[in-house]
Amino acid sequence: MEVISGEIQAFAEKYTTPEPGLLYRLHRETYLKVDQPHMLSGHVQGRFLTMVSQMMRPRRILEIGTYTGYSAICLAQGLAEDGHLHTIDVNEELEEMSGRYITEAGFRERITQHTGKAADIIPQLDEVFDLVFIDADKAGYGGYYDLMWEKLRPGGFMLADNVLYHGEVVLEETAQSNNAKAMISFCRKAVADDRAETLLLTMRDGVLMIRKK
Ligand SMILES: C[S@@+](CC[C@H](N)C(=O)[O-])C[C@H]1O[C@@H](n2cnc3c(N)ncnc32)[C@H](O)[C@@H]1O
Repeated sequence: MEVISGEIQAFAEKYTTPEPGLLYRLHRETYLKVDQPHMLSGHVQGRFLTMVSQMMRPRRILEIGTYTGYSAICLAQGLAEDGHLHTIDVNEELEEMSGRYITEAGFRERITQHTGKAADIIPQLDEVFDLVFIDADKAGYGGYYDLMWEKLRPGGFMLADNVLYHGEVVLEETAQSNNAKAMISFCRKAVADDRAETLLLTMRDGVLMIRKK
């Protein structure tokens, strides 16, 4: 089930700044060559990530789930002058392609790519983060929230992608996949946390914005 109708999506794209050429090519190459290309953030969500980053001007960003590098490049476009983005992915086969576009986008020195399981890599990151984008295995979101909480500065944000899980979150429980159930339990966890404020955006597949008070 599509959360947003095709017509509304086309309207949103029409009134959103066009996808930059490099990201358009990355988008195309992902659809031509890589498994599960629908995982890529895409035009509107990509511009949203850039705009959030430009509003915050973060010094440190963590992304969990690099895939082909699309969202990492979008987020890096708003980094502060001395800012740096860390991105993690378990799939080493994607490293060459994401790295090639990161270099072409001019972010080779400002984006560090980590290959491995996020749960193993996060504890090794000795940084205080302003912005975290969670976009990896759905069953892992709750654990990433806990692991990242102490590393997120007060007033910092976490954005979690796919929280509507293709609309499955509102189906009968028997019709929900395990990933949809994981998204529901993640949203419950965040909204029940009195250290946090949450906002669920019904953009694309749903993005939960979480602010650390
Ligand atoms: C939805 S895609 C990320 C899309 C990307 N953020 C974008 O918008 O273009 C999810 C990625 O998470 C990675 N992943 C899955 N489980 C992971 C784990 N335990 N640790 C790190 N990465 C993981 C997958 O290999 C996949 O590339």
